[in-house]
Amino acid sequence: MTRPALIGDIGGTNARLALVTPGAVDPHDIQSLPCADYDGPVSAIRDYLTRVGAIGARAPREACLAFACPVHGERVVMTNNHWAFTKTAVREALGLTLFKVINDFMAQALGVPHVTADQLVTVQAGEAAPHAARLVIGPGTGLGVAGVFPGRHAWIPLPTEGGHVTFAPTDEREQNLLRHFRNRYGRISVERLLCGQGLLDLYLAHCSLKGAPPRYATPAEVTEAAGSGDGVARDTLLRFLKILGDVSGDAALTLGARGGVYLCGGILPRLLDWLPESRFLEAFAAKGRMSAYTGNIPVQVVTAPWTGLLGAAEALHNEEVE
Ligand SMILES: Nc1ncnc2c1ncn2[C@@H]1O[C@H](COP(=O)(O)OP(=O)(O)OP(=O)(O)O)[C@@H](O)[C@H]1O
Repeated sequence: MTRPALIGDIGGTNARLALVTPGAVDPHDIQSLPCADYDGPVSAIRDYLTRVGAIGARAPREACLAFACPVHGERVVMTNNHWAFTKTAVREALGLTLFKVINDFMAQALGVPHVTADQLVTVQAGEAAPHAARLVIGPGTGLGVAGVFPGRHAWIPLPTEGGHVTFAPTDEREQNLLRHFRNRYGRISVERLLCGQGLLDLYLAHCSLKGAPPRYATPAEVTEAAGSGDGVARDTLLRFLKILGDVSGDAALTLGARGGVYLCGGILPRLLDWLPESRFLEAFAAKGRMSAYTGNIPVQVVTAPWTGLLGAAEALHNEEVE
């Protein structure tokens, strides 16, 4: 009997765990466990393995886990929950012979080449250059930006800190927004605006600029209110998508992402109906002399719920990933 390998995509709130046949990327026995219920990855994984019967002769000897925090050191401390561990302790406790720990956005990037066409929604058709880099960009709790490049033997991930580049306004409204945020925070990164909290902050800034009393307190409420015809919430959402278009186009230029742009993360699949109405594509392509270049790059929204697990499975035996 072949032992399955263990893969995981672990965020601040949930640990998504699954098994995979070594060499394959399709996860099975997927379960999402609340991180708050466990004192760390070992107890969560032991519970998971018992639940799915992957114990004894079926206990995994290989694992790749993606975490939503920096992972280069031996000691990993999660940013948004109480988990902290050393890689050696996890490897030994689980009896693993191969153990890889990667960042969760690296997992998103490595998962993108394995997402099937029915889980992609086309925003701009364009023409993909098969040997060029692909850009993976995703507003969620933060703004992840990464590349993935088709190497000769394996997909090569290109992690970046592109969420932290400086916000560049392109019209008067954005000049006013920049002034508003600069008074509060000083320098403004694009992540400050393009994440869940950023959507809410953009809404509050719009209220302040328009002299309207704020009525909503979470990003989801802003989205819902925009759908019910609230003018300020609607302007906020359309502006969020327009700025995402600017930033995605800039990142595509920087990376040379003629292989395609993939919009991922938890927020975009909820805004699919708003994309055509927004100026996302206009902003994505409006790059002066390079407008024909960006205008020809395929842009798609990734709606696959387990992209990070696909990426962890890809990373397990990918020699480009340590
Ligand atoms: N309907 C919505 N509209 C806009 N933003 C939303 C909506 N629902 C949730 N959000 C925001 O999306 C963000 C979470 O994004 P996402 O689902 O990508 O999580 P994540 O960054 O992958 O974290 P984790 O891995 O812990 O789940 C939060 O800031 C949340 O407030």
